[in-house]
Amino acid sequence: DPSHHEAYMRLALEEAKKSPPKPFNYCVGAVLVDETNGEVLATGYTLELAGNTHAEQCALQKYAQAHGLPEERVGEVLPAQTVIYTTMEPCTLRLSGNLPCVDRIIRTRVGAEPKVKKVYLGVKEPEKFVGENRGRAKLEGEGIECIHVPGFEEEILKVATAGHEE
Ligand SMILES: Nc1nc(=O)c(N)c(NC[C@H](O)[C@H](O)[C@H](O)COP(=O)(O)O)[nH]1
Ligand SMILES: [Zn+2]
Repeated sequence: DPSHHEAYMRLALEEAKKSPPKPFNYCVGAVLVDETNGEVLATGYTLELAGNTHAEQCALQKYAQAHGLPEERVGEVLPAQTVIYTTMEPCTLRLSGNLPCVDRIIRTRVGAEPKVKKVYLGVKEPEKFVGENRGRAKLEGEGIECIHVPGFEEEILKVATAGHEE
């Protein structure tokens, strides 16, 4: 039901609006959802948590911490049908050199399957900082479906680049 996807992407966009605008990254919002029952597991926005954190990273870290675990072990407690809605596609390379979100999503794997099964994204990453983001190919290669939720592109990019020079 596409209207559900739009509701979750709208929620992710509301989260992105909370992010402090910066010139060298994007203001992004993310929502972790249990697709079996529609429950929102966690939300996140760029720089929400201490350190140079990304939206997807914050959502994963908050859910892990709510279960007494560090972010790298979040796969142990995520529901089997977890999906993530993110206003901008997960990064595969970061100027800071921090672990990209594609890798954080892939490492939710427990056994054969990643726990995050699908990534719903509002826009592809512009090629401003790191050239073409080939994250979707990497995720699909790991069996993680990437689905574009259309209709929010203009608003997402306006929020994402709020801190950039005109
Ligand atoms: N999907 C996504 N979620 C975010 O929360 C965020 N900030 C970006 N931004 C991607 C951009 O490529 C990196 O922000 C720059 O490459 C700078 O890298 P750092 O963020 O300093 O590690 N992308
Ligand atoms: Zn990222």
